[in-house]
Amino acid sequence: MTISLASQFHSIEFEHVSLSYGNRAVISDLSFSVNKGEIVCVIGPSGCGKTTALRMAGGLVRPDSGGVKVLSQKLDGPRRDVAIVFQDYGKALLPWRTARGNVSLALEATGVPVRQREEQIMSLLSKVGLASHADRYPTEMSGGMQQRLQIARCLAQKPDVILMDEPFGALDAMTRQSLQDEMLSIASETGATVFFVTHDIEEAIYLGDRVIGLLPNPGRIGRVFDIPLPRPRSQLATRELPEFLKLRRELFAFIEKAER
Ligand SMILES: Nc1ncnc2c1ncn2[C@@H]1O[C@H](COP(=O)(O)OP(=O)(O)OP(=O)(O)O)[C@@H](O)[C@H]1O
Repeated sequence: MTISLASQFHSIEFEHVSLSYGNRAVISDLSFSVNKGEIVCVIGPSGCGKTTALRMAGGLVRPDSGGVKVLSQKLDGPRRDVAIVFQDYGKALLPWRTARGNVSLALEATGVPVRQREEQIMSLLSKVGLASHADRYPTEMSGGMQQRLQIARCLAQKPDVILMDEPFGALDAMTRQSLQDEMLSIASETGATVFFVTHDIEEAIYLGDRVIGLLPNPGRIGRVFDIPLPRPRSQLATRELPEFLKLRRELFAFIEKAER
């Protein structure tokens, strides 16, 4: 297999990807790459193909033409080193398993021996602030806690790439901000590449190294925004920076135009 020099630095590569459902073009000639360890957010009007692009990166949807590579390999289905966090944590978690049991499932799937599981479960639950809730069932937890649990379960896969589809969209503003910060510290600790779909302009700027703005009908790249804001980011200080406010205006104008 030949691996180009450029692709050694990329975790995700879309090369001229197109997809139609019936005779409706949903994605057209989409090309971009996400560097290793980078956080790239995707934003765009409803129906522009954000979720479809994320599902393609997860090997859940195949393009009609063009190719998707993950970690320099052509994708032909889901991979263990690529984890997906969905918005709908209620459906993603198993209600008959406790927090411990839900995380354990991912370890069982990767063949971690029973003796090592407990230690890893507790370490993952601690990472997302749920150590004292290990024996609770998902229905006994708040939305924010359930989403933390889904993130812990995703981390159990030790993913190189984390795909997040509006993971905090259903949460209240305070919980959302605290999970954004947890996600940033996990990404910096693990070095994972993050591909993050959101409707929220400020969330995209706050989290991203770059923001890809998609245009609809069919889904294609409108503009890529570099986000040169310093890290670590802070909910108060970062959001008050003149550069943050400038980017917010630019992204707002982009979305407003894209929706017309
Ligand atoms: N399985 C499918 N069959 C037919 N059409 C589909 C299917 N999945 C998605 N679509 C259509 O493809 C387009 C893109 O959908 P997608 O969910 O990727 O958009 P999105 O940008 O994530 O939207 P939203 O912001 O509303 O979540 C939409 O018009 C949607 O109706």
